[in-house]
Parts: sequence; structure tokens; C-alpha cells
Amino acid sequence: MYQHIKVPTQGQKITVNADNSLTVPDEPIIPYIEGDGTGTDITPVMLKVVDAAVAKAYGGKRTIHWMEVYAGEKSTRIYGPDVWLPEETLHAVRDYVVSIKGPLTTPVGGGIRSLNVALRQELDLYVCLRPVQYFRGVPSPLKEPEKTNMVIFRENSEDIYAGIEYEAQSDKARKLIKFLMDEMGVKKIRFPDTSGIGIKPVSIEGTERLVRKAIQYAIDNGKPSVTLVHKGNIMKYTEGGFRDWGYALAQREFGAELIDGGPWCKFKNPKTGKDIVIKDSIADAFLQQILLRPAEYSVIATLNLNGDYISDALAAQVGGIGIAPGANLSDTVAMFEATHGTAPKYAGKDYVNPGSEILSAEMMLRHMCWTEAADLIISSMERAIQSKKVTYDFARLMDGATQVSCSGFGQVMIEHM
Ligand SMILES: NC(=O)C1=CN([C@@H]2O[C@H](COP(=O)(O)OP(=O)(O)OC[C@H]3O[C@@H](n4cnc5c(N)ncnc54)[C@H](OP(=O)(O)O)[C@@H]3O)[C@@H](O)[C@H]2O)C=CC1
Ligand SMILES: O=C(O)CCC(=O)C(=O)O
Ligand SMILES: [Mg+2]
Repeated sequence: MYQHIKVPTQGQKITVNADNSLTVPDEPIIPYIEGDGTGTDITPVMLKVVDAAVAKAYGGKRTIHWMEVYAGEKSTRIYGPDVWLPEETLHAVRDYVVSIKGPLTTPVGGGIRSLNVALRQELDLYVCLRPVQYFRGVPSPLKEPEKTNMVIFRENSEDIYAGIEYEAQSDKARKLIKFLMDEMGVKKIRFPDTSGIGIKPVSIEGTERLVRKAIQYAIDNGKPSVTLVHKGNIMKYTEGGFRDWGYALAQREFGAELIDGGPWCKFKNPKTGKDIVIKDSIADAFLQQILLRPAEYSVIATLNLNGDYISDALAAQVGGIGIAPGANLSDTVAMFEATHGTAPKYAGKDYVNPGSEILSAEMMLRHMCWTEAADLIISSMERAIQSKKVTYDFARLMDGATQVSCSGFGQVMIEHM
């Protein structure tokens, strides 16, 4: 029994089978977190659009029973001032298997640590999956935005996001710096008395489970390559490790063979017989390559911080973070969320593009194998954009566009279903 979560009186849980596939009832209960800031604008629109797509696709045979669960500012209003992520929210998200969330605020500098990161870590949602594709008619800064077609696999549980960080001049920072200097022979902390200190764990297991998912995705979806993006020239034992362990996994588990002595390697996709190339790119060079030669990249496997930067950069290439969806996945639990944040200056104005969260819901429907409803979301999004009735972010870059509100765009999508 939950304290504040109201379980719908109708509907059933989605369950996970022994092989990690899902059994999805016709009336699943799906938890959602509204989110802070513009989450309050976009989440209700997402719910409405998804309900319309499901109703249209299945004529009443299937229905989602939404169950609100709480995190962030709304949670502090309901559970008490210090309760940002209630235990029962974590329980519900785990127990109901598939969920969706709006963005949550993280203060810069001090204050609470990221709730978004906490959700991923607590539930061990180790894959952050962010597809980046172009919708015809979307304004983009590129001449040929359709050449950007990538899927990012961002490692979601390790790296600098583990939160091992100590404030400058705190007892813990001083203690750690002293340990590093006295016992580890570290001589290169330029200003030891005033340095904050961060530590980044990157493991073999963490790398392998992420890279395995990326390669399997390339196999299942007939993709030509997987690129390991890292900064291994500078961070040899974390980012360099990620690269080396990724290549080793491709050879050991997928039978990849070195190309011209390596380190690139390739193997035949067992489903199509076509080559899948495993390659790598240093993160700074990668960020210029995706602009200049985007067609050369397909599936991207990368560490947590690189993946964060790359997600927004690639989203910009196809029109911005107004239509950048994502999923956080473990082997069993899936939580869908947009790539963007709470965009606080627009909060409560019914203004921003709800597209990212709607497309995250589209990924959710596909994950549930509700393909017809997912397809309807894609086709109505395409038609809405082509009708040029769009939110401010597209309207300001499109000739002849009519600017509509956040809820207005949802309505345009529903009219085009
Ligand atoms: N997963 C999550 O919940 C995430 C949470 N955050 C958090 O969000 C807060 C704000 O972060 P911030 O750095 O401002 O990043 P945001 O992603 O919230 O916003 C940055 C800019 O992106 C554009 N943008 C964002 N959302 C939309 C949308 N729905 N439609 C159209 N354009 C959009 C706006 O651009 P313009 O100004 O050009 O209109 C906005 O100013 C922080 O607390 C951060 O930690 C950040 C990222 C992810
Ligand atoms: O947790 C946050 O506040 C930011 C997270 C983020 O930027 C992301 O996941 O892309
Ligand atoms: Mg980000």
C-alpha cells in the first residue's frame, strides 16, 4: 500500500518474463512523473497525445491507466520539504516495469544532487538510449540534416556522475588531496589548498554491459557500425579502458576480427550477413566529425559525460532538443524521458515544444510492442510539422510557420492522427 500514490482501480501491471521480454496487458498501469519547470506543461500534453493515439490505434481494446508518482518539487509539496525522491516512487517504477518522466531540476553548485541521475542509479538503468533522427520539414542549421541518423548508447551508471566529489577546502577534499600527495605520489595538483576534487569510476563490467547492448542493437536493427567515443588519450584508464574493453568485447563475444591490424574490427551481422564495423573516435574530434561527416556514424557507445554532451549536440543537428527523446533502461525496467531539462524560463507558460516527451512516449509504446500507436505518433508528428503549425522553437526558424502553444501542438498532432 502506498502513502500518496493512488493506484488506478482498473488496469494491471506489466510483467517481465524469464527471458526479460514483457507481458503487456491490454490495460496496463503506467507510472509517470510530471516533472519540474516545463514538465508541468509538456507532461499533460504527452498524456493526452498518447491516449489519443492508443484510442485511435486500438478502438478502445487497449487503454493506458496512468498512475502519477512523485519526484522533485512536487514531491516536496506532497511528502514534506526534504523528500525529493520518495522510496515509494522508486518502488512503483521498479514494480510497474515501464514508466515515463518529465524533466527534474538540479541546482548548479550546491543543493541536491541530480534526481534524474539518482533514478538511473537507484534502478540501475545503465543504458541511456537516445535516437537522433531527422523529421522532414524541421528547421536545422545543417544543409543536409537527414544525413544525421544516429542512436546514442550513453553509459548511465558510472563516470563522473557517480557523484564522488568533494568541495574545495572541505575536510574530505583536504584529506583526499593529502592521501593522493603523500601516499600515491601525486605531484600535479596545481593548487592543492583550494582544489575541489572529483573521481570518476569506469569499470570493465559497466563498459561491457553497455557496449554489448549497443552492438546487439546494431545487429537487430541492421546498422553498419558502432563507434566507441571516448577521451582515452587523456584519461587512459577510464576512457581508454572503455575503448579497449569495448573492442575486446566485440572480438570475444561477437567474433569481430581486426581490420588492417586494428584497432577497428568487424564481423558479419548474423541476421543480414552484412558487415558491422566497430570503430572508435576521440570525443573532441567526434564532435566536429558529426557536423562534417555525420553519415559515417550510426550507433554510438560512449561514457556518461560524453553522452550528455553528444546528446544535445546531435539533437541540435536535427532541429534541437524540442524533439529529442530518450529511454533509461536496465535489463528489465524502462523509464522514458526527454533529453532536455526543465527550461525554467518557460515554465508554466504553455509555450515549449512537447515533442521530446511525446517521442519518448513513442519509444515507450514501441518497447511495449504497441507498434500501431507508436506509428501513429510518428506519422502525426510528421504531418503536424509539415502543416507548419509548430511551437516557438521551430516557428522562429521556419518560413511561413504559424506558432502554436505547447498544448496547441498536441492538439495539432491529434487532429492529424
Ligand atoms: N533529464 C532531465 O530531467 C534533465 C534535467 N535538466 C535540468 O534542467 C534544468 C535546466 O537546464 P538547462 O541547462 O536550462 O537545459 P534545458 O534543456 O532545460 O534548456 C536549455 C534550452 O533548450 C531549449 N529547450 C529546452 N526544452 C525545450 C522544449 N521542450 N522545447 C523547445 N526548446 C527547449 C530552450 O532553448 P531556447 O532558450 O533557445 O528557447 C532552453 O532554454 C537544470 O536544472 C538541469 O539540471 C537538464 C537536462 C536533462
Ligand atoms: O540531471 C540533470 O539535471 C541533467 C541530466 C542531463 O543533462 C541529461 O541526462 O542529459
Ligand atoms: Mg543533458
